[in-house]
Amino acid sequence: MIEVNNLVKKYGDHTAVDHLSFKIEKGKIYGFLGPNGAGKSTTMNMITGYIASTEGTVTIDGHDILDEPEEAKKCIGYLPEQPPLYFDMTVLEYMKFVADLKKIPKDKKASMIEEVMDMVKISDMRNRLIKNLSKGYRQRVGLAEAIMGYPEVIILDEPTVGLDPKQIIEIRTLIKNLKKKHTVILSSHILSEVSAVCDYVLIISHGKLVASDTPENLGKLAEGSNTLDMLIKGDKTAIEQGLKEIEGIDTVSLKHDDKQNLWNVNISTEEQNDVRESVFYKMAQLNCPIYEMKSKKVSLEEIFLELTASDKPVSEVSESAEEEIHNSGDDDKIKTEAVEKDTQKKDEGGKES
Ligand SMILES: Nc1ncnc2c1ncn2[C@@H]1O[C@H](COP(=O)(O)OP(=O)(O)OP(=O)(O)O)[C@@H](O)[C@H]1O
Repeated sequence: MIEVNNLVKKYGDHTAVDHLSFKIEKGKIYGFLGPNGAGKSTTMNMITGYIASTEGTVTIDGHDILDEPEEAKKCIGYLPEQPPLYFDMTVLEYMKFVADLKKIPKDKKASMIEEVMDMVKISDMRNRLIKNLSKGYRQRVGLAEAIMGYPEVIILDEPTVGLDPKQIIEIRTLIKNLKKKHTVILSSHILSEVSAVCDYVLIISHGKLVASDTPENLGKLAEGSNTLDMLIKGDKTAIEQGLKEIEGIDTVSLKHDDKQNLWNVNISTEEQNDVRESVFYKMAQLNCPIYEMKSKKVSLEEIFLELTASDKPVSEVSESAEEEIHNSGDDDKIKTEAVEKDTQKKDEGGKES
């Protein structure tokens, strides 16, 4: 349906989108997930032909967006982050204007306008000037514009930004219903949003694709590992060796806590492996007292933060699995190896690019 190949966008020296490649299949909801400035809007603007790419191609239903813009754009409805609405028009006037722009045949125009207004629940506002609408209703008008003509692909840039919780639920339900007839791509910086709505998630960081999978698999990734943070007294090599002998431990990392003269030890395990007792007896056997032990589940949020904290794509990150990165929020360092190993596993299984 849509093929994005090695897409690059540079603004001067700054690379906003860095060799992105992926495929979008029919009839699914795809989510672009990434922190602010990750390159989501820039990517969407290139897919929809709003801006030209520096390098790479976008093909929609076999039509290159730059070589055959008219053919390619016919397949797309786009809701940009800030919908370009005419504030001095009423909702109905604007819908008629959009229908004309999209060359909806005269005999279908009135019924399609009614249908679309009904879908996004703006029929009651038909005679209200757009400038007098609330943010939520303006967003719906923008959505109606994207849906008008029932294009095969509907692209929505941060569709729920600035809406209240009730409006967010309504818009999400509407997006889910669109899936019946359309392919939907939406962007968001909110993890729970894409998990709730999307069939497939593409995580973007610093303009690069760092992971892509179903929310279920990303969820499994989060469920797949536990960490144990400990403070242990004793010889570094003895502690390290002892822990490595315990079955079920994937990674071990040690950092000296100079203040307490103890080792700050972090280990990761598969979720089903509870190694706390084994660690206790092993350290007792080695005369290395444990001062503190905290068991922690890696959350999906943490994985998202880790993936987007690094400016390397997963493939590169995996190569440097020994690297340690800061766990957000505290000074503990956690090994990314388990996460990366899982990401790699998942990447091999489900990556579309
Ligand atoms: N016209 C422009 N000129 C220069 N830099 C730009 C331009 N547009 C975007 N950028 C930069 O490109 C990067 C990606 O921006 P983009 O808007 O695509 O990110 P985003 O993921 O959509 O973020 P947000 O969620 O905040 O909208 C940012 O660093 C941004 O500052």
